[in-house]
Amino acid sequence: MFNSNTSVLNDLWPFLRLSGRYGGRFSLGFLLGLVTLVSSVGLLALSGWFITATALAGLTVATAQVFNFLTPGAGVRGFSIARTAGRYGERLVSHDATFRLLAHLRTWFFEKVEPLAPSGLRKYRQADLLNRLVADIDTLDGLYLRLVSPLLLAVAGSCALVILAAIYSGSVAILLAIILSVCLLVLPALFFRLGRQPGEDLVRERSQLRVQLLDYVAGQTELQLLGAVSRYRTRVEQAEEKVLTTEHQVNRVTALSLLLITALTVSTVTGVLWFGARDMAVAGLSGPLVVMLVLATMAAFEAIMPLPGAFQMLGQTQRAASRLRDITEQKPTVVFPEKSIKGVSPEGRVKLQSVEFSYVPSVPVLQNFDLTLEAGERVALMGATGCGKSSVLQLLTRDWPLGRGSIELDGLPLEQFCEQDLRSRMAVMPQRIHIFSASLRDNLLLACGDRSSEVDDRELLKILEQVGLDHLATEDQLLDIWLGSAGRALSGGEQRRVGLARVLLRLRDSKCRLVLLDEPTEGLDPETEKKMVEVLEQLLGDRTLLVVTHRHALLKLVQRVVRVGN
Ligand SMILES: Nc1ncnc2c1ncn2[C@@H]1O[C@H](COP(=O)(O)OP(=O)(O)OP(=O)(O)O)[C@@H](O)[C@H]1O
Repeated sequence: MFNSNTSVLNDLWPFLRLSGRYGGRFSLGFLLGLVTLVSSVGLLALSGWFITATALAGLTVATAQVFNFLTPGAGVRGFSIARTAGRYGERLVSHDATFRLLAHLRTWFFEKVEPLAPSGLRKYRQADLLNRLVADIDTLDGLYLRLVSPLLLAVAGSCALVILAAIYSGSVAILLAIILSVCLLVLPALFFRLGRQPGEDLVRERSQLRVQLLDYVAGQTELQLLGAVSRYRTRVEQAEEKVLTTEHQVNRVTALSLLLITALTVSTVTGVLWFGARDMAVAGLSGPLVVMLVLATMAAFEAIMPLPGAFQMLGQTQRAASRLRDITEQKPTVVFPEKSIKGVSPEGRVKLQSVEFSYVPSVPVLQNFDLTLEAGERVALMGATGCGKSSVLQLLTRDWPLGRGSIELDGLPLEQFCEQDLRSRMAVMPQRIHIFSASLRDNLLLACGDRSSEVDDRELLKILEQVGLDHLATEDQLLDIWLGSAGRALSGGEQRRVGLARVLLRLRDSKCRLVLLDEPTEGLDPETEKKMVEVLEQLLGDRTLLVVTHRHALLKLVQRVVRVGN
């Protein structure tokens, strides 16, 4: 039990600490919750006392004439207004704080994930990452709203009820103190135990279902062509079945908690009535006060009621927190300094010496690899499929950490450049071009970074014409045409030309002296390829070029060829 408590705390602590940022709002939410609870108890207790006392006062004319109706009436109105206003304010403030916290958590998580890409994220599937970013962070919204706040309110409500009872009846106060202590100590521990395993399973199984569902939807074309739709659908249905079975278990625990809490409320109220009635006979406690204590107890149990559910959910919350920590506590394999160690002017000189590299230990990709490019030199990397050509470019962009050897740019080790400085010196066209679900304009302008406002539509249209993509800018929509998953689909060749257009836009920056192209004309017909080579020839000027290619047409651009591998 001790171990499981420390692991719960370990997993939740970073998130509790982050919520400290909104401590003021959460404290105000708690205070308003307290006002609501006190008003609820006050309303029910005073109403009970008032109705009973009024009925008793009405038995004789003399007592009816002296009975003060006004003050308790005003109290009932006051409590009911305070309860409504308190509840409204509490919901407003605590939900606002929770949404702010969730937004902050998502940015925080994204900032932690970003430096890990791509090497640190290799073992996670995209759908799994998305699931952590959305569903797991959503699960954490229960941490304050369903756990911390109800627990504090239950403790505060229980203390207040025992103090109120102690003013009028010692025996009722002792009874309440015993039952409420048991509720506060036993119920959370019991329902944490009962809910932990199904809760953890549910988070894991829901994540697996989402991953499989996404695979099933994204791979529909292949599945249909290969006749594997029904096999994949069966896998998705099996994953769904598991989720439903676990949800059933969770619901059974919830039902048990409701049964238990209702039974506890009824027996406590009966106990208060019994001890109150005894005090009426023995200690002269008045009837209206007994009714007041009974109704106050019923109202105070409203604060106890959410506790079993909250602790039942703790397993899910802890599992979600631990899945997030899994990623956020990883150290990035590639770290950039805050600032470049030394300022050197961009020339585009590159030197790789005795480079060793592997993605997976014991499977070397590059061994003792050397390559030198003088400023303005143009070199093609060639070699058999899988020999490591793209890996050379990925080492130059620092997507992956270098194993052994050294890589220098403009005479300085690559590790001494801050990320912004390094990126600004290079124009890169990767092997796979990602088309964002955005307008054609935005898909191009992302190559310009902070300087995108300096590029107007005329210039973009000219670049589109140069790479042979001017047909995309239709007459009615021009550059507003939507691309990506929800827009116009692009052929493989068109996607490569979008990549080339981005490179040409990068070349507007005079600091950009090194051009790295990974199979830039793959998938283009010979005519278009020839045109691309001419455009590149025209725009490269005296910049350094390192191009990975299997195509002979591109060799016109370069001065020498370096072969990778044997
Ligand atoms: N992220 C990765 N994780 C593990 N192995 C990888 C990864 N990326 C590439 N590899 C492997 O490393 C080797 C070199 O890959 P690389 O992409 O550099 O080859 P290439 O010469 O550019 O191939 P191609 O001509 O087919 O593009 C290949 O065997 C490839 O399967």
